[in-house]
Amino acid sequence: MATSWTRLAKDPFSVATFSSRRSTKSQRSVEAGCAKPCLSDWTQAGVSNVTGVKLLPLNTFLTNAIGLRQKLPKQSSKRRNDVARMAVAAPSKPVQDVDAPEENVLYDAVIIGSGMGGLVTATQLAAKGAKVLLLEKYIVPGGSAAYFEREGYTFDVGSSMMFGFGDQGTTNLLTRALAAVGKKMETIPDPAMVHYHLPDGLSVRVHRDYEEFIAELTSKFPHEKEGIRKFYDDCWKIFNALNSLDLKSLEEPRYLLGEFVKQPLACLTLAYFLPVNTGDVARKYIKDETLLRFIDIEDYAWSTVPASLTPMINSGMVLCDRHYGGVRYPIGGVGGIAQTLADGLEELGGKIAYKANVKRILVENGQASGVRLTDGREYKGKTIISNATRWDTFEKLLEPENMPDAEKKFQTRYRKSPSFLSIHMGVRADALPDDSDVHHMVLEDWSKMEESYGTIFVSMPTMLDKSVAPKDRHIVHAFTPCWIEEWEGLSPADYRQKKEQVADEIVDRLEKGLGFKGLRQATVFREVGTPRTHRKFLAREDGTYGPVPSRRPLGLLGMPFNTTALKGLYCVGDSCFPGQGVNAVAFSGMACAHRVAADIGLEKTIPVLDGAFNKLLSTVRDRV
Ligand SMILES: NC(=O)c1ccc[n+]([C@@H]2O[C@H](COP(=O)([O-])OP(=O)(O)OC[C@H]3O[C@@H](n4cnc5c(N)ncnc54)[C@H](O)[C@@H]3O)[C@@H](O)[C@H]2O)c1
Ligand SMILES: CC(C)=CCC/C(C)=C/C=C/C(C)=C/C=C/C(C)=C/C=C/C=C(C)/C=C/C=C(C)/C=C/C=C(\C)CCC=C(C)C
Repeated sequence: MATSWTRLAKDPFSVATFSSRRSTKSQRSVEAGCAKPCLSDWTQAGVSNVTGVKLLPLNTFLTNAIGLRQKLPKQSSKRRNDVARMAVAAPSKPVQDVDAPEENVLYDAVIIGSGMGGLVTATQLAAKGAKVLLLEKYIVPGGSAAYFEREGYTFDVGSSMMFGFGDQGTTNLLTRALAAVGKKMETIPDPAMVHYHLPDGLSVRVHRDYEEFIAELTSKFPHEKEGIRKFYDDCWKIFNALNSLDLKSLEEPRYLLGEFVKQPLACLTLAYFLPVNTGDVARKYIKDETLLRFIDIEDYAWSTVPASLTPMINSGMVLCDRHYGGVRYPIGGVGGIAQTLADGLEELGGKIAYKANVKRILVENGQASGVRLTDGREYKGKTIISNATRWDTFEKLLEPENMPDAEKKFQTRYRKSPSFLSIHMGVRADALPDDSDVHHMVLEDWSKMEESYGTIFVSMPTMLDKSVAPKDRHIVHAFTPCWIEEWEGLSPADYRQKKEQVADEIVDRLEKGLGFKGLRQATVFREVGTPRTHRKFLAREDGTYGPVPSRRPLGLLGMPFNTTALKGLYCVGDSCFPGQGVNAVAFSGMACAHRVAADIGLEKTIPVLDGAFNKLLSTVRDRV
């Protein structure tokens, strides 16, 4: 695919060459079966960004400077040279983007973070004509859905399972987000969403074809034929309702009323399911305890909580989009989505600044009015939109003592989900069956599903797209939930040793669970990330995957929307309605852009109704 994204990913000087020397050493060490440096060595070395270059050996520092220089988007070669010179000349100071956005401009929206939530908000607003500035702390866009390169591999930082890429209906939010900036990506359909390898030899493949999946599941639980059909039929009711609406902000009454008039049945269906949890629906139709556990893992696979804590609306989206046509892999890797959106944003006149670490949200007269970066630069906006988690936004970017009551309430209702241990492997292709599924989940003991390292998730994107690895190699990305506490307080040597030990144990389990005998032997590249890595590079408190309910929720009803109690401040991303997932945060981005556009006069609204409706909405939701 000849997009600028694939060229970027293949650029030999791109950011991943940062550690190409390290990787060569890593490869030798893997072959020798010993500990090796990895992503999180940066964390170990205390190198937070280029500010810390004085801590690095000169050769590494120069490689970094070149890598950064090549990665800054759309710069003239003079400017790139300037950046590299600045980096070399003043290593103890932050390297500033010499083409930095102007400080004395009033933007319509200043957006903190270029995760998929931030990017979709930015592109939607730019497409509506808003003057947008997107500030990203890291050096590439995408956050949890970004990429990194090593030795010819393009690794997806997070999962490689992308929903929302269908070409019909309205729930194909990634397709639509790209189209809003005049872009389209080539994608390959996943033939199966996932292959589950569960206790007592229970093996279930979630075929793309719905009837094939239902037939396979029914063959394992013939006595629950009716219950299975009824449960998944309820999911379809939700999906079909969502897929008929124009998906925008539920905080904007003019739009909401319009949808109720156009699609009353769909809206009433969604209103009915809004406070419902998946576990309750499953228990209504299904009695078999093992099948109920299967429904649990169907949700846990993407929500990291069992069905009793997963909103039914989200299950409707995920458990149907996979059969409807939405689960597809973008050729060249997941990171291409963010890069393509970022290109589109710039083409529409929006600005993105990388290495722009927001330290403070500025408040004037009780209203968010701008941001200050760690290097002192300040940017003003009519609206400020945070794509950082709510914990980071309200405890770090704002003074925690000024935390609004609504946020205190959020923190009692929702807690941080665990983070992940991620093992990115390059594996000799002859060691894996050619017809393996792309995604697998391995669980040996039901009672351990939610424990650290209990469930192993595996994605092998090269089963679909060989362009992301060197010839005759596969990517095997194994990841498993775990908590940051287990990785704190270790010496650098202990930290490395623990990573390798835990990774070896996971690989051994995969050899058994997936029948991939010799996986460890066939691994020619391996790099392990921990919750500390996620905290560091994704700027997410404790490396969390996102918020999960701390007690039984009322479905999605308690999940905050995009506006906040601080005037002018909006949140977007997975700590907003409807939660985790690229397609979910894409919805959050579209909703946020719609609400912001209405507030700055770029979208029609009914001001009298607006205030009253939102007051009523927050009163109802406060009581949930
Ligand atoms: N298969 C999938 O659906 C899949 C795959 C990968 C990721 N994901 C999802 O993506 C979701 C996360 O998306 P998101 O949009 O909420 O956010 P994100 O965490 O991915 O991105 C947030 C961005 O904000 C930046 N940032 C944070 N604090 C900052 C600061 N102070 N200054 C400047 N930049 C700052 C970070 O560097 C990051 O790039 C997760 O829920 C995860 O489930 C899903
Ligand atoms: C008044 C009011 C408020 C209301 C009324 C009623 C109505 C109208 C309503 C409406 C609603 C709506 C619109 C809603 C919406 C929703 C949505 C969009 C949702 C979405 C969702 C999504 C999701 C959740 C997704 C997710 C995904 C994910 C997370 C994924 C992940 C993955 C992974 C992790 C991977 C795995 C792997 C393996 C297994 C290997």
